[in-house]
Amino acid sequence: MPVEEFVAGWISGALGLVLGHPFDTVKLLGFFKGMSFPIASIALVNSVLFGVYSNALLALTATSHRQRRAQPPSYTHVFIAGCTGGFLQAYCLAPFDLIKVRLQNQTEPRAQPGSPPPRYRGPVHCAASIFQAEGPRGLFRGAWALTLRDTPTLGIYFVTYEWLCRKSTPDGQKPSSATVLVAGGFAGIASWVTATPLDVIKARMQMAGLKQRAYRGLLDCMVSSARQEGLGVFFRGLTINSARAFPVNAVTFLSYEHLLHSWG
Ligand SMILES: C[N+](C)(C)CCCC[C@H](N)C(=O)O
Repeated sequence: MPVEEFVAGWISGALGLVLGHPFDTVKLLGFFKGMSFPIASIALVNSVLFGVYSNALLALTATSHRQRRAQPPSYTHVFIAGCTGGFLQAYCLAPFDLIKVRLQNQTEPRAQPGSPPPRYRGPVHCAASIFQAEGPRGLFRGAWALTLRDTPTLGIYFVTYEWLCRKSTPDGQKPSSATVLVAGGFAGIASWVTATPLDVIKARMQMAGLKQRAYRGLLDCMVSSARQEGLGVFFRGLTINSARAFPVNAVTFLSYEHLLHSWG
């Protein structure tokens, strides 16, 4: 199994994340609060995404990433490979994403002398507390919603990227850096726009254990959120998600393509 794609995915995910983190944390006090934990986890998750995507395409079309510009795969194959990558990365992402959501929602002002300490002291303490209270399954709270969010939308991600690259590049040629940046940026936006409704539900389910707000399941969470807050609830965060998605994914794709190219 070719491994360059995993390594390139690892590095490019980390680079994209550095750009995106301030957007992720914009509602909070410190822009770069808790940067090292997402760097390590997103690098791993992005490596699974790009590695599985590329190897799934290899299995479907018998072409390696070197041959793919000359023999472009069909959009159906790109979509299936993207969904496969999305499905598998969701399981790797689930525990990290849960911890991220729990820590980012911990927005109480800094402890005054004498006030109770924050519930979670950091990512490791957060993971250990969830594990102790709920066992290993607790770390996968919201994983089902995350999988539903990511499987089709990462198919859309790679199809958008490929489509925009092919539209602006002569047949058989390598897309220019500017094309890769723009196509990667719009791929991120297309993916996040379609992922936002389930992103809202996912975060609610991940927070459910803490807020004494239990949902009977994904559907119950959707229905009760829509009933209480109207359909607009499914678009919460759409603007910030899209604003974040462009630079993050432009840099992710540009570094991914450059790394693979420079390794021959
Ligand atoms: C599927 N979903 C839209 C959730 C993510 C797609 C893009 C992945 C990228 N690491 C990023 O964080 O933007």
